[in-house]
Amino acid sequence: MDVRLEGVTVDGILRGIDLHARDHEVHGIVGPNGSGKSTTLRCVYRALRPSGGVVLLGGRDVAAGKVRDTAEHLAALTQDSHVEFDFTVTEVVAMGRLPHRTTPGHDAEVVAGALSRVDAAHLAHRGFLTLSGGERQRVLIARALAQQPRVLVLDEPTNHLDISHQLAVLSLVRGLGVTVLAVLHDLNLAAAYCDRLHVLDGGRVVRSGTPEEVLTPEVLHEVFDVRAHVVRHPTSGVPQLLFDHRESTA
Ligand SMILES: Nc1ncnc2c1ncn2[C@@H]1O[C@H](COP(=O)(O)OP(=O)(O)OP(=O)(O)O)[C@@H](O)[C@H]1O
Repeated sequence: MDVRLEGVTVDGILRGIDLHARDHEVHGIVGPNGSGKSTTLRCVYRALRPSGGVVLLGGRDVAAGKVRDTAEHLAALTQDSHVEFDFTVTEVVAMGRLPHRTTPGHDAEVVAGALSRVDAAHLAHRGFLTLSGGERQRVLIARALAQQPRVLVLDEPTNHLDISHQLAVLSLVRGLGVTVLAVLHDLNLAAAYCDRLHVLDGGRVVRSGTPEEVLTPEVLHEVFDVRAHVVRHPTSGVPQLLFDHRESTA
């Protein structure tokens, strides 16, 4: 499903965000701390109503429909994805089925499938609050998958994950064939798994394009204030960054 942001403004935070992700594309949103990445996603999954501009899902203004209608198409893994009570892992993932009207048998199958896709089938009967940070993150990703969305919005999906699970989750997300908007801090992972990247700075999109177009030494210096070299990955050919380490001046 096509996702389009046109002039999305949030007073004091976002200053007219334009972004277009076509059906099946994986888009990364990168940028320094406080640049407006999470706020942009909040406008897409309707946790926040922009003061200006529109978010269009499949060409329709999300603000015009019911929240339940949006939830049928869009799943979000957010920084606010908390589970307060000690639900079991299966119960948490089953919450992803709420927007759908299907049979309990089918739902159980979808939930089990989502858990095994994130390597968490063995956790099904555990209490969510007893899990480690990375295990919790995988279960929350499973909850989003169980929603069977056409648009997946992910705020730092690799948070807490070890390198093996970071690669597995991003590869899984890429293989879903849905439209993905993901905030990623790791620029090398963003370059490896995204079709296009949008660099935010001060509440604006300052660059959009393929990883190769966007991740240049100039942009990294201007936006992130770091020095970097761009090399090609020897097997995949995707651009990867080598950073110059800063010397301590203390
Ligand atoms: N509800 C709010 N009230 C006031 N300021 C806010 C609110 N939400 C976000 N901000 C501010 O807006 C700016 C952008 O926040 P946002 O969370 O979108 O940044 P981000 O790019 O996701 O940052 P990070 O990389 O640190 O997660 C920050 O300066 C933040 O403090």
